[in-house]
Amino acid sequence: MQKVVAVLGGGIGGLSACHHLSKSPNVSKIVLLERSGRCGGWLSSIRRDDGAVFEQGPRGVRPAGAVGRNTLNMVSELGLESEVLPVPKDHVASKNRFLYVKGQLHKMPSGPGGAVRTIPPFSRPIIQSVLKEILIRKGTEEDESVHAFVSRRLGSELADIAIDSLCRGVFAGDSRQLSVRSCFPPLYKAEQSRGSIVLGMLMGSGGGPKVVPSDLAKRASKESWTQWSLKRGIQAFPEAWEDTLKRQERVELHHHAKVKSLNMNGGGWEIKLDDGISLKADHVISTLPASELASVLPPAAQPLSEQLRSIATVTVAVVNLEYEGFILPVTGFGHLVPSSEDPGLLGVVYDSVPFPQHNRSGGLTTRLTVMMGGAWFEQTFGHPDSVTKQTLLDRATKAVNSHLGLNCQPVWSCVALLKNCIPQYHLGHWKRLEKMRQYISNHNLPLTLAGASYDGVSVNDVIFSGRTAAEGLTGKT
Ligand SMILES: Cc1cc2nc3c(=O)[nH]c(=O)nc-3n(C[C@H](O)[C@H](O)[C@H](O)COP(=O)(O)OP(=O)(O)OC[C@H]3O[C@@H](n4cnc5c(N)ncnc54)[C@H](O)[C@@H]3O)c2cc1C
Ligand SMILES: C=Cc1c2[nH]c(c1C)Cc1[nH]c(c(CCC(=O)O)c1C)Cc1[nH]c(c(C)c1CCC(=O)O)Cc1[nH]c(c(C)c1C=C)C2
Repeated sequence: MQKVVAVLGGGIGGLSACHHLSKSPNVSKIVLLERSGRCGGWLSSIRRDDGAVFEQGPRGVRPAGAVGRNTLNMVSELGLESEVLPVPKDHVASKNRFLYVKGQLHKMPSGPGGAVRTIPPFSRPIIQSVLKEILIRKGTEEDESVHAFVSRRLGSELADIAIDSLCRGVFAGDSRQLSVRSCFPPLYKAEQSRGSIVLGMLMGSGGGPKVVPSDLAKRASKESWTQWSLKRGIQAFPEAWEDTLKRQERVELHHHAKVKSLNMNGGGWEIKLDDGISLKADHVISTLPASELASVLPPAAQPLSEQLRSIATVTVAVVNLEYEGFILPVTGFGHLVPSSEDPGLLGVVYDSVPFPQHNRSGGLTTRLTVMMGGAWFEQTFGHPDSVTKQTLLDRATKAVNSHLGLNCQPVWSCVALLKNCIPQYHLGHWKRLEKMRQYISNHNLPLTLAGASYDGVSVNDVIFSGRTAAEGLTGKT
């Protein structure tokens, strides 16, 4: 029997689910329900009339691995090849990343040369920790915080500085709370299968999905790209996706369609929207943030809602700044700030280094993005509803001047408060996922969970989760 499938949420997870459902002959209708006036979710680019582009959410996507290839295959399918802005491996933005420690910028060690020398802020060569790591016994816990795992295997200095910063630069989160098993599965699997991160990386830990590369994905691998964006900004990706889906006969795309409640109806769902309209579907793929899904599920699904609510999120303040001229004392991707240095200031991205094409046309400018808050938002700024944009702007411009040793003011700025934008996979996240999926299966709920709340927060992971959800329902196409 052909099914009517409702996809909740029009972020990239929802768009991906719709796309793969639309390829199946077993689906008669796909209804995408998006609360806001556009699709794309956190993918949001500001395009100024003078040609400048500023990213409020993701700015670069990694091409590596099966999930990276899958995204590039989609870029090809949507006809966006000529729009791609690649950053190759030998680009300065790929080679240089910095840490701001004890009031100074330090280039993160990279390559074999960087591993054998003592490079501040570290007190000994990284190779020493790496060689010792091979001899450390395998842990016995089912899960561990990222910080505890790295302290145990590589020492507390790397955990306190490098890993603490990495968790802030990916999850805007606290490495002491985040789960290694869920946030960095390759590290966890390497220890499980080979007894060591180093051996796991050298020998491989097995498995992983297979994705046949498109010509674009082959080019990315041949030219060793480390990340890519699009000429009109990353938002051009969901825009092209939405345009393509709109042309499909079986796809109905609804903006301003906030899902208010889900109730079981026969073997399927009755979905009520905020504006009073209701519709029926045989199956629901939810790409809503977990706590939002919890708030629309029926009271009978309370055990599931409880688990969904326990997946926390953090709020990030994103401040885009534009300066006249080239003002940076160093060039590279940007710098991260460990929580011991300044908990509320996560890092600064030097956007005009990887993507100078996004500078305004004519004239030399520097574009930076300051990211603040995350797991430290409330302790730094108080409640997100009571902080002013001016406070955030002042904090960001002050940090830029002090970290980069400058004394200048931006000629343009934009402050965005992204409330609850990044899910946090805290200790035991894998167990919560197992319980939720078991509940859905035991109760025969026609419901699939996809999107950033569950199996990876990166653009690539989320797109792949939408595909997996669709194919799990319809079979591979
Ligand atoms: C500041 C920032 C920087 C990032 N940088 C990177 C990066 O450099 N690289 C990278 O790979 N990833 C990055 N990410 C992560 C990535 O962008 C996100 O994880 C991803 O976009 C999430 O997609 P999603 O579809 O799961 O969710 P969302 O984008 O949250 O989409 C969910 C959609 O559901 C809608 N919705 C919510 N409630 C309802 C409702 N009741 N009814 C109907 N619709 C509803 C929302 O309006 C939204 O459009 C970044 C994220 C942020 C916030
Ligand atoms: C300072 C805060 C943040 C910066 N970017 C993000 C935050 C919260 C969000 C983010 N960044 C990346 C991802 C995707 C991860 C993936 O698996 O693809 C997300 C959700 C990419 C990324 N950024 C940095 C690293 C080390 C990574 C991981 C992948 C990679 O190695 O490229 C570092 C980094 N992020 C930010 C800065 C200032 C910075 C380092 C200099 C901003």
